[in-house]
Amino acid sequence: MTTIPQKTLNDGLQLPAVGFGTYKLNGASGINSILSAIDTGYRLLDSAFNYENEGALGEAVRRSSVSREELIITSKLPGRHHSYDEAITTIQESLFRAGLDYYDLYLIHWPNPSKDLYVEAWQALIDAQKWGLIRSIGVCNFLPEHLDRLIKETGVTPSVNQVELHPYFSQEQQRAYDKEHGILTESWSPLGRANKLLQDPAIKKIADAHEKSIPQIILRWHVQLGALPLPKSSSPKRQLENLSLFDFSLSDEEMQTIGKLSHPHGRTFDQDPSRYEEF
Ligand SMILES: NC(=O)C1=CN([C@@H]2O[C@H](COP(=O)(O)OP(=O)(O)OC[C@H]3O[C@@H](n4cnc5c(N)ncnc54)[C@H](OP(=O)(O)O)[C@@H]3O)[C@@H](O)[C@H]2O)C=CC1
Ligand SMILES: O=C(O)C(=O)[C@@H](O)[C@H](O)C(=O)CO
Repeated sequence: MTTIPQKTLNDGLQLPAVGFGTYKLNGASGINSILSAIDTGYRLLDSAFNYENEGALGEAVRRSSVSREELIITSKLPGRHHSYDEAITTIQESLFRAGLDYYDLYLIHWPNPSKDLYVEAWQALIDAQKWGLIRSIGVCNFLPEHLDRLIKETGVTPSVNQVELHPYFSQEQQRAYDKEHGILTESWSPLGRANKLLQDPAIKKIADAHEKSIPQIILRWHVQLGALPLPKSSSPKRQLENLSLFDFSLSDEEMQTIGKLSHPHGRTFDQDPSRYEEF
């Protein structure tokens, strides 16, 4: 089985350098896909209250021969429950749905700035961590202005910021902010949700030179950037492919070639968190 290097968060929790995305993996087939991911060697599993698969995830964990303690299980607080009391109840409900006693990582899913309740939601995560419901707390889709407020108003810096990140939207400034503040950047849609990125000719050329696939080159690029990719796949074959990243490396020149593919309008679904909100 592939050995995955570890990364250490600002609160000491260790995460494997690649995780497994579970958006759209639901029901019995979702359980099978998540089970196969665990069997393949994934130890970091990324879910959310809004994916409606915390139950499937918990069931896969119970059916797996890997112990609960070896897994890093993530879920996320939806935008409609940012007020303090609702956030606490939702974290509890997330645990009940999964049948777990604790999450390793729990994230605010979107800042939803027009509602202006994300600091209240953050206070709920801080308290839930103190009560032992969550080991590590972080956010998704937070811009520097949102992170500045969390840190200034609560004194607690998130451990993780999970953002859209792939070669067409490389998040150079956000990654620099996160690094400066000791926040680990996780990459969502690291493969651009299998859009035209997977046919990109510049990446294909690099893939051919290494005798690797385009997804492997893209995921290796994430790892070398210092970001933690969360590729989703329903297929055991592609799950293994996406984890097999540690027997080769990209040169500085190859990293730069891929970096140059990024552009300001490169988001897959135009989800700019300063105006896009999810509930
Ligand atoms: N915090 C947030 O706001 C968000 C978080 N996320 C998280 O990030 C995870 C990953 O992002 P997601 O949007 O799912 O997209 P990904 O970039 O991971 O792409 C998933 C798609 O790529 C295909 N795929 C995966 N591996 C390969 C491969 N090796 N070759 C060819 N095709 C492949 C999958 O198909 P198949 O399954 O058939 O293999 C699927 O269609 C999510 O599952 C979720 O956990 C995602 C969006 C937003
Ligand atoms: O997958 C996630 O975490 C999301 O936030 C999704 O809702 C994603 O943004 C999406 O697919 C919206 O169409």
